[in-house]
Amino acid sequence: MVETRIIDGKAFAEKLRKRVASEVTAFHAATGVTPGLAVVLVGEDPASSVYVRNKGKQTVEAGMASIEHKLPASTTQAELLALIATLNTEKEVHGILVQLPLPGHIDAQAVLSTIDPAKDVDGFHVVNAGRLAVGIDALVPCTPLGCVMLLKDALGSLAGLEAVVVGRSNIVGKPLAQLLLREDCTVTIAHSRTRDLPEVCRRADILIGAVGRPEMIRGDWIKPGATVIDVGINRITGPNGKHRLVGDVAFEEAQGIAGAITPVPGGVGPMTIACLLANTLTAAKRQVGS
Ligand SMILES: Nc1nc2c(c(=O)[nH]1)N[C@@H](CN(C=O)c1ccc(C(=O)N[C@@H](CCC(=O)O)C(=O)O)cc1)CN2
Repeated sequence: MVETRIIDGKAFAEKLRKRVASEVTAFHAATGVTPGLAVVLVGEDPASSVYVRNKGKQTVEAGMASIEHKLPASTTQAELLALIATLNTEKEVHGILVQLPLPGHIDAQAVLSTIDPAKDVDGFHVVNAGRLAVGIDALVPCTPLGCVMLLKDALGSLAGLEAVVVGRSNIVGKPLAQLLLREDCTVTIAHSRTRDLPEVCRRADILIGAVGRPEMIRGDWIKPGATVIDVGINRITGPNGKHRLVGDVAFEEAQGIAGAITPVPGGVGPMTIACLLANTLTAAKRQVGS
């Protein structure tokens, strides 16, 4: 039985946001440029509306300009593409983000491919995915970037460690696997069709839950002492009828087995917006050439 350390993503994200804010001040003093982030929300999904509000608030707190475009759910794909084409040309906009998920009638891949890769602060454009895959400078998706920051803070060097990523999405699983490879981990991407998933997970020194299924990863899937990063944010209704957030990992069962674990909420989630701010500053610096 080990004592499981709780990785405090909320505190780490706060420190990162402060660091970005002081770099924004220095960048503005040197260039006269205020980094600008345009966030586009289509429709009124309640969770997305909260995330977009928090992105705007934290962007301004970091000394950057926040430009919000809130469009009705009836917006056509052509109208959305036209807005992105305009944002691509605007000098005061250094980062563009389209909040996901989009309404069903819009092809998300077509939308993401229209964003100028230099302004793609989500890192979802195929150019940035390709640059990450071949190991050259890229804008890297925020949630995976946050996961690796937390891991390096908890463990130091990740070289040689066995990492299992459960989930193969373009937004988290695949880019996170690329980032872990860049850190010299031995990486397995597992998914719903993986044979004997519990046994594959038990190999992991680093186990990532990024599958979007509440508490799917059980305590006895975890190798004693492993570091567990839980990317899942699932809203469930408890027996008392109240809603609560749980991750993809059965958190209570992991206690006493995992060496360290991120909680939900307060683990990976807050890192997503902090890394978005860091990416926006990086994009602005590259566009200004400093
Ligand atoms: N264009 C994008 N869309 C989406 C992304 C993304 O990175 N880019 N990620 C998610 C949503 N997301 C940011 O957009 C996000 C998710 C969660 C959190 C967060 O801080 N979570 C808190 C809990 C918040 C709650 O109560 O709901 C936590 O885990 O502590 C921030 C941002 C999908 N869409």
